This record gives sequence, C-alpha cells and structure tokens, in this order.
Amino acid sequence: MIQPTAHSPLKIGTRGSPLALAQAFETRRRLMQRHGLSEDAFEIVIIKTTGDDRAMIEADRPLKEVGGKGLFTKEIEEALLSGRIDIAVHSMKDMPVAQPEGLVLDCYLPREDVRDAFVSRDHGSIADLPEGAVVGSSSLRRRAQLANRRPDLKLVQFRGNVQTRLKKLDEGVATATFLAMAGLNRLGMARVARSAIAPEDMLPAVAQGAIGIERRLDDGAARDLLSAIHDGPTGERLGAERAFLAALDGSCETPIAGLAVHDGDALWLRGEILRPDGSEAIAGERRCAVSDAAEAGQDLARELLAQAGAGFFDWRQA
Ligand SMILES: NCc1[nH]cc(CCC(=O)O)c1CC(=O)O
Repeated sequence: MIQPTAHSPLKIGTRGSPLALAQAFETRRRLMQRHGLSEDAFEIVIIKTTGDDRAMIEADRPLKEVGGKGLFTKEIEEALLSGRIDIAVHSMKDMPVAQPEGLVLDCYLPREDVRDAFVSRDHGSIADLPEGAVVGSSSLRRRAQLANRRPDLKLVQFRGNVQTRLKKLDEGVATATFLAMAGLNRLGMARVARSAIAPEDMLPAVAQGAIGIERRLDDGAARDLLSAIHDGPTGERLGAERAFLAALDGSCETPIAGLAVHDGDALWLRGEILRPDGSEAIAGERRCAVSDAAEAGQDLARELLAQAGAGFFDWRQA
C-alpha cells in the first residue's frame, strides 16, 4: 500500500460545478479503494476559474468570444504549479492537447458513455424534430453537425449547467438541446435524455466521456498513486483521438469530432471536420494497431485536411 506521505492530505483540485465535483469524488473513491486509504487522506480543493464567473457563463455568448477553453483550466494549472493542489481532475474533452511545462496528464479513469444525449420535452430524437424547430446549443461541433444534417432547423445559443438548460427548454427558448451522456450519467440524471445519439449520426467530441488527472511532472508520489487507477484502454483511445486533434491544430473555433474504439486488438478511429455553418463536412477513418495510434491520428488528420483544401479554414481569419 502506498501512503501519500509526501502529501498528507493529498489535495485534489477541481472546479466547483456539480459535474466537476462528481468527477473529483469519483477520482477520490477510486484512489481510496485502490490504495486502502480513508477519506482523511484527501482534501477536495475547489478552484474558481474565469469560466465559472456567473456573469460570463450566463451571457448567451459562444465560449470562444469569452476566451476559449483555457478559461476552465488556467487557474487550476496555476494551483498545481504553485503547490496549492497536488492533482487536478478534468473533463478531457475540455483539455488542450499539450500541457504547460512541468505538468503531465497521463492518468485516465475508465471512459463513460461517449455519446451525445438528445434532450427535449416534446420530441424523441433529431429525426422527430419538425421542420424549422428551434434547437439550443453553444457547442460549435454540435451546431455544425446539426446544421449539416438538418439545415432546416434554427439554432440558438444555449449555455449553462444542466438545470439552467432544462429551465430554458421549459421556458420555450428552444424545443431541444444536447448534453453529453457521460455528464448526465455522472450526475444521476440520465433520465433527461430522450435518446442517446449514435456516433454514426453525431460523432462525439475528441475525448468526450473521459476524465483525466493532471499532476506535477516531478511529483513521484502522485505519479505512483495515479498510475494504480489509470485505465490503459482509455489511454489508448485518447492517444489516437488527441493525436488527430493535435495534427488538426484544433482550436476551439474549429468544429472537430473524433472517436476511437477498440476492435479486437486494433483501434478504429473515426474523425470529422466541418465548416461552422454546417455547409460542408469531411469525414474519414483509420484502423491501426494500438501501438500506431498516434500515427493513425496524424495520418487521418492529414487526409481530412487534404480533402478540405485551401479555404476550408478561412473562417479562422474572419
Ligand atoms: N464542454 C462542457 C463539458 N465538458 C465535459 C462535459 C461532459 C462530460 C464529458 O464529456 O466527459 C461537458 C458538458 C456537455 O457537453 O454536456
């Protein structure tokens, strides 16, 4: 049994949202179980991030206008580097592909459901939506995918936690919205999903459903504690997906989807890039040995970029 002597207690950093806290508790539970430790061996430290600022979150603006993905990670990574916390629990979907110098992100919990949930009081699935129906989403990827498949629908910006979004549906701001099944499951709220959308219909975000735990590179005690709860297969899948994302130079302004699953001993990676207005979608896939996951991700990215051609990413300059 490893005792976190170097850290007593081990300080687990997290955002304060209900989903973030559920993920931090899940991490603590696995560490306790695996190492025979009690709750006293840990301290949950809530870090307020710029992205948690209510005024910013509740403004119905796309995240990129407020400042992008780093909004939710910057303060947490600063707390890690300063020693205020020892490990940080993240939704991997929200994490940039590279970490700041001195930090490492190589521990993943077993992945949850990767699919998007279709949430609506009035309709059961995307196919059930009547022509011209109003759908709320602030996700660049989901908006582009929906516009690509159903150009007749009207999209409105929709932000906030699960409760806020359900309230907006009740108020009639939109008739349907999307949430990650993983988040709903972790919150015990899977019942709000009218259906789970098959990856064939809406390929999820890279790393959707995966929790990652970041630590200081030179912290051997944290490394040993975390290596015991790391899920290898999740790491292999994210290896392919994040290599794909990195090779696309995925900024939060580019709608990108990617999903790798095991197929026997091999990995099957699917990827998609879209124009934000949904007017064009380019998809492809690769099968590879697990040991070639990174190359397959890069290779698929190159193929999609070549198909996209000059001009596809022009909106980046806009
Ligand atoms: N961008 C917000 C975010 N980051 C991770 C999740 C859900 C949990 C996960 O995918 O692991 C969500 C909410 C959502 O998309 O519904």
